[in-house]
Amino acid sequence: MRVTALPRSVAEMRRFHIEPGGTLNGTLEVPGDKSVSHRAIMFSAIARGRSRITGFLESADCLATLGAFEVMGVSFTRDGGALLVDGVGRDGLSAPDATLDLGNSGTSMRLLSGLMAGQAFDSVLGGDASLSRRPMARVIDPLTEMGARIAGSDGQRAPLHITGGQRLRGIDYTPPVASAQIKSCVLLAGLYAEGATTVHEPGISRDHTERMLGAFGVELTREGRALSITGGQSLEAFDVAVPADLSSAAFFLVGASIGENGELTLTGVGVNPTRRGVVDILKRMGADITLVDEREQAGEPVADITVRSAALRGIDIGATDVELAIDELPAIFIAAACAHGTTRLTGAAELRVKESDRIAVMADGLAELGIEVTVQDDGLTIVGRPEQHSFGGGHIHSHEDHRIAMSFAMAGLRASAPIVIDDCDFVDTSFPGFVERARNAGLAIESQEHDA
Ligand SMILES: O=C(O)C1=C[C@@H](OP(=O)(O)O)[C@@H](O)[C@H](O)C1
Ligand SMILES: C=C(OP(=O)(O)O)C(=O)O
Repeated sequence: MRVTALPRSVAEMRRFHIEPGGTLNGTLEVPGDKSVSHRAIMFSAIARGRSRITGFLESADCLATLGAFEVMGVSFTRDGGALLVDGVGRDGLSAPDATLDLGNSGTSMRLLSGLMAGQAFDSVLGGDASLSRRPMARVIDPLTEMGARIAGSDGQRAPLHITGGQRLRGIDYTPPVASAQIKSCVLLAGLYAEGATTVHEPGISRDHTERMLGAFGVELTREGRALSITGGQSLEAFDVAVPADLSSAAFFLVGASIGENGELTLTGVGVNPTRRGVVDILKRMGADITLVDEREQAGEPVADITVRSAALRGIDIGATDVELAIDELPAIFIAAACAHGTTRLTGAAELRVKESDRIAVMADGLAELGIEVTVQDDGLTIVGRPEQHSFGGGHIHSHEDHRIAMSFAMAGLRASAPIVIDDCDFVDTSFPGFVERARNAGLAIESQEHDA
């Protein structure tokens, strides 16, 4: 299988041009969940036997994970819309002959660092400029405590050089922040460690790793906020049906809420309680959102979601909301800018270390479109403009961050003039086909080539 190239050189980036107005209507299926797709590839690759993945997200981030395992000798085959993975077993990966290029993907790098720490061979994990700026001490520190040999540039950035063949020992670890990536990294290293490894979660983080490791036959125990895994366990093949990604659906939940006379149904969306904060936050703001036909799909809760236009109001968003909606906050800021009253966000310092500094970049973009916004270290305050044209037109820099680009695209629905968004190639890291789906639903969006 060909691994799709990562976003093109900055010399020929795409930009979005959005004409003002419009409304979102109809029925829409967003692509597969990114977090679940990464884990489906990783766990099926180290399981014994053939797994079948349906609904796999063919985005640059997930293809980077897939590409890393291809380089380590795992074979992937297409079967209609499904992906067949011939797992090589927990100790069956082969040594990569080059740096594993994880592109823009924090999830790939942090989860793989735990897995690679337990292998018999050396590996180097690298990525693009954004990934090379992101903090990696949060995985280097616990892995080192387990006996791994892992070195980052400046001690805390990618590329990560991992020396294989170390004896890992189980640890009791409390991460400095609530993070599914740190938790998953330590649990995956724990699979290769002597004895038990326990992660004490300082807050809520998405639990896809725990759910899916269980489905692949690994025994994990949870007591309150403590999760334990015993080393030496094997994974058995499992068929994963990946739900549609709530983080991608979030742009449409906001768009349909703020546009006039919108009514949109998003089908088969993952609504895992550890990450469905966007639904609850938007509802608290007055959004008209209904979950229909709630069901379970391969161990993950799924529902169809119907959303209709509604008058929104500003609210306070605190640390627990942030944990449950970390990736959806940029979209929520667009909703807040259209709301009656002020929205105050606190406890969101983690937003500053994502693909971009999402507090600073969103604040700059909102100000460019005429919104009054004040920035704090761990959050921001947005004064809503509930009138028909909440936003003026303007030029937005996405800072090569997919979620920034897609969030501001939705602002077009309530703008008085066109909005242009630069550097949108990175939308393909999580949501290939965004432009077509947004246009079919009613957003007047074009994707254009431009010289950076
Ligand atoms: O584990 C995952 O799949 C993810 C965890 C989150 O990061 P943190 O764990 O760093 O909060 C989230 O922001 C990211 O998009 C995906
Ligand atoms: C933060 C994100 O992803 P990652 O950490 O995997 O780069 C995201 O998708 O918003």
